[in-house]
Amino acid sequence: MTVLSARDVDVVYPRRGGGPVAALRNVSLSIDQGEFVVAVGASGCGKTTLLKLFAGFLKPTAGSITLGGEPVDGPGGERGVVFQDDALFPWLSVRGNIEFGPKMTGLGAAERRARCGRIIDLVGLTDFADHRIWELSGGMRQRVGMARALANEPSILLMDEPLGALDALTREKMQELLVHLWDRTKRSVFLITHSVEEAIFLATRIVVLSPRPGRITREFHADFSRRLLDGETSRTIKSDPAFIALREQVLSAVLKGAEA
Ligand SMILES: Nc1ncnc2c1ncn2[C@@H]1O[C@H](COP(=O)(O)OP(=O)(O)OP(=O)(O)O)[C@@H](O)[C@H]1O
Repeated sequence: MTVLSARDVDVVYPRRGGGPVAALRNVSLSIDQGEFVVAVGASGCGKTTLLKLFAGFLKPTAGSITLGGEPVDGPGGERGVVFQDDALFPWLSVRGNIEFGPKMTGLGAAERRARCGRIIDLVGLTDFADHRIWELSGGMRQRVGMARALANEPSILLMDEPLGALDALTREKMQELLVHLWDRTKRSVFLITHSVEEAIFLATRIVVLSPRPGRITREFHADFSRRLLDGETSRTIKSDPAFIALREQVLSAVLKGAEA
């Protein structure tokens, strides 16, 4: 079943003092229930633009975006959004940040507590639930961002470079957490990354965009995250010849697109 879909989408940004910028051209992408779709491509190829369309922050110049078959008319709680520099509320605790969304939608206090408690547990922040945001490391903050996005029980998570600012070790731990979150919550995911290795590790499907105007030039299927869930370590998976071969294929598709 398709959760979120872009059909024949064009985005042209008007630009003050210059010509219009064609950011996306004729992009069609459907994300099915339970899929983990990762978009890669050179800087400026329109990845964030596509995510903003899905989130409802932006309207396409042509084409359509649908959620569960209905036209997307703006942002909504069925789509949880996570950015690299998440704007958490520094004056609230971890729990306060995560409960904020459900509180705004009118969920009762007891149910809110219970739901958010489960999510806090899922992202491994139980011991930090009453900490303030400024007391947390970068990785922990991103965990709060993910928990906050999950708190409204969205059908899909939209993530723009969520791990981009983290050091290598924390990043790998967070990749593992993402795979487990995806498996445990059974949500669909659309994620943008600059790291081809990260894309292959996380994704069930990788889409490659070419730059300006962005078009989807290649798609690849992967299932390396299944091996993590089956108990293999990230290191073993990432050094497997099959993983390295796919990494080279995707990388060359990205580079080819960038030259086009
Ligand atoms: N609000 C805007 N007004 C004008 N041009 C814009 C606007 N937002 C994005 N663009 C341009 O549209 C193109 C696509 O931008 P977008 O941010 O979607 O790319 P991206 O692939 O996410 O880039 P990056 O990987 O560097 O984050 C770029 O050339 C960018 O400069």
